[in-house]
Amino acid sequence: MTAPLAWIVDDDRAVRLVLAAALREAGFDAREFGDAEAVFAAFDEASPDLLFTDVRMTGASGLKLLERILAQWPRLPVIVMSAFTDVATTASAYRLGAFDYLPKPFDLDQAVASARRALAQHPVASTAPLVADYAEHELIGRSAAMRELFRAIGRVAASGLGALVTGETGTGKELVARALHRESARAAQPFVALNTAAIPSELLESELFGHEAGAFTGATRRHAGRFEQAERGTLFLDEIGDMPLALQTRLLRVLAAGEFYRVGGRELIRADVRVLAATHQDLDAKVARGEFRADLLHRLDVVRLEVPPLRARADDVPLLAEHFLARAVALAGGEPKHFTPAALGALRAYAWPGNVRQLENLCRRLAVLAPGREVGVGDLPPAILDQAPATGPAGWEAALRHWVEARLAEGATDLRREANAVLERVLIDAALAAHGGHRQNAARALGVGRNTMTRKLGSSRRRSR
Ligand SMILES: Nc1ncnc2c1ncn2[C@@H]1O[C@H](COP(=O)(O)OP(=O)(O)OP(=O)(O)O)[C@@H](O)[C@H]1O
Repeated sequence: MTAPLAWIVDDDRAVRLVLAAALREAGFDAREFGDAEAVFAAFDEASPDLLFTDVRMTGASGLKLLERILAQWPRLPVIVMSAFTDVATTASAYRLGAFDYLPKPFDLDQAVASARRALAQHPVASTAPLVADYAEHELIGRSAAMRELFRAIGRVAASGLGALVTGETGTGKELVARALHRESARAAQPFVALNTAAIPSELLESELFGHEAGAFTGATRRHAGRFEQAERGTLFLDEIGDMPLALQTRLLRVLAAGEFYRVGGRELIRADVRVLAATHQDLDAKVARGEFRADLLHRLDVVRLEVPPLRARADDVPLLAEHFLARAVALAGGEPKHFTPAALGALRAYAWPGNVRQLENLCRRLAVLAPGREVGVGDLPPAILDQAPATGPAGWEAALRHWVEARLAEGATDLRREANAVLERVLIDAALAAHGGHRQNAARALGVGRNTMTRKLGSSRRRSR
């Protein structure tokens, strides 16, 4: 068996030497790099099983390196080393997806132990640039928002309680429901999904509860409904907000009593089914308008899991994009393709109104249509480029985030004051320009008093001088 290969990136030669020696002694192969660019060059011909990197190097900072590396090799365990153990750097490192964080000076045993743990958790060829080794229906994500969701799924799944999964269209609500099922005691039993909106309302009742032969015209045979099919398993009702009121009443009764009749049937059937529901609509508003039963909402809504829109987890975009592209290319049987870093940047900055489904569809198209092995900015549809990066709240947020990350990587402190000053200056300048320099009107547009405006104007002028 070949020894696992660790790469070490640090501009401090002494650190590289002692760490490499300790790793070799522990049975690793080690290769040393003085800067981030050398690492990228080397990635073209080889790939490690894990990577140690410093975060304050000359050239590309370690955090930038981490971001770039994980965009391309999302499964590579990266151990970040830093003499600056401020919370912001540590948090950024973990948020970007670092496996571990070692404050310098570190104990060599500690570093070796961390390397061993990394290998134990990533036993496969972790640096394959994202092959389709995710199980079908696996929820992919490493952003803070998704990790929070994974934790919630873990807690809720075991409880066996019903849950309402909310989120915009295409965010992955069905995958969340599947994960809840997979992690529950019912995992060996069926997972049955029904999209309430996709079935004509007159057929919905029999679809859910089944029917007896002769129950209605065309019902020639007995039919088991989704409740029966899901017996001892999980029934996922998608787009629950579109369920007609009469059926809501019936569903509520079934949930309360745990039993039901097939349409046209006399036999009472027990339902041992965990019901999960999903909606992209505001059910509380529907209740207020009398379109959804409050008591049904309460019953479904024992636990609520909110799936964040893709624009709120831009960190997941490169990972998902590479995953979908690799999968689509594999299905089409072509040569592997990758996004260039600039293309990934543009995808990150886009607002994705259709969320993950839209990204997945785009990757399917690119797998077939993009001519080269590298999918660049020029291959992306104009709508995506138009939005990157400065327009729309998402573009603005993305730009702000980049700025914050860059300042954090530079070791900034007191960032909030710095950001607030910039925000205020931009607001005031733009409002004054839009109102021809008229302070009172500009103040009204911003929703601040005129005195506040004058004061802010003074301080922002002073600061920008
Ligand atoms: N985190 C994720 N990782 C991998 N694939 C995902 C993820 N989220 C969504 N997808 C994929 O995106 C597509 C849409 O997901 P899904 O059907 O679960 O969304 P939804 O929120 O239920 O959509 P709708 O509201 O339209 O029913 C699916 O093909 C799904 O596999």
